[in-house]
Amino acid sequence: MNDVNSFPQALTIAGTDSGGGAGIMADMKTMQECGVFSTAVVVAVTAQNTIGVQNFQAISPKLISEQFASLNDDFKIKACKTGMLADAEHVEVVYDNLKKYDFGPFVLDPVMIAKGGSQLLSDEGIDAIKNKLIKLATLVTPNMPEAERLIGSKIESQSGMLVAAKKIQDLGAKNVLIKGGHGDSEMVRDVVLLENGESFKMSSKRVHTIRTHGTGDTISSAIVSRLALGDDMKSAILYGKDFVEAAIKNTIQVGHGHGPLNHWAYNAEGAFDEI
Ligand SMILES: Nc1ncnc2c1ncn2[C@@H]1O[C@H](COP(=O)(O)OP(=O)(O)O)[C@@H](O)[C@H]1O
Ligand SMILES: Cc1ncc(COP(=O)(O)O)c(N)n1
Repeated sequence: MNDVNSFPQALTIAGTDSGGGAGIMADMKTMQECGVFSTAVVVAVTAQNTIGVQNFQAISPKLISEQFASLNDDFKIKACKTGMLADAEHVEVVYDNLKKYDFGPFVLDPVMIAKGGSQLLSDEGIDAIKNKLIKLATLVTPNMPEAERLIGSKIESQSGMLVAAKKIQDLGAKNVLIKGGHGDSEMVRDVVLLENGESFKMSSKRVHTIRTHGTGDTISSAIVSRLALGDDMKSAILYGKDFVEAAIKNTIQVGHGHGPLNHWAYNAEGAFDEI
């Protein structure tokens, strides 16, 4: 008999972005381009564009659990990620469901504040991630401000990034990727600490653009996709970096503010030169 679930499937558990550039929309576009079937548990709905987040409302915990159950009843999820989780109550319900179901390796993107400055996770929600959800994470992917918030101190240097990664690993995540997109240095440097103690950095030239909406969602979704396809963690992270770099470099002109990335670019580099 044919295995009805042989096609690779991944899951994003996050908030929507009506502007299409971040959150679940960025996740699903990325997964599509990476060749996996994408599914979604909606935790919150935002009224958002490239200029900012105008409003958001979280979904009831009951309906969130029902979405998890629907997926579990019908799909074979090979890897999953979280993004915007709104507040502590929602972090808790996601934790309970991830404990209940086996959805494969779990990438925790601890989304706290949008590029436009809006807070997408309450302080209590941050504590719930730090004290609870992070313990389930196969990989956690904070940006610099998020990493500083998780360890409770400033990160001043690149060696400081590795020390921070170790502290974050000590919170319970198996693997850690600290993303270095924030700031204005000529080179962008991300630092990775793997479960086996191996560490490495990923450097690239900074693209001077404000069109960086959804960079974190995109790299974590590319990583999840590769994990769903069976890659080991290091290969999946290296792929994610290449994917997001192409998506940032090949700018598309959409919106008046922090514009979205080009999710086609990795598979079609060169095709956007004339646009
Ligand atoms: N201007 C940029 N030029 C090149 N790479 C970038 C730029 N901004 C972010 N990145 C890369 O995008 C990925 C996401 O990083 P970051 O923007 O720090 O995350 P977040 O969206 O969570 O704040 C990282 O791999 C980072 O190095
Ligand atoms: C629903 C949702 N999830 C995540 C982000 C973070 O993305 P960014 O930091 O690029 O604004 C966002 N703005 N909206």
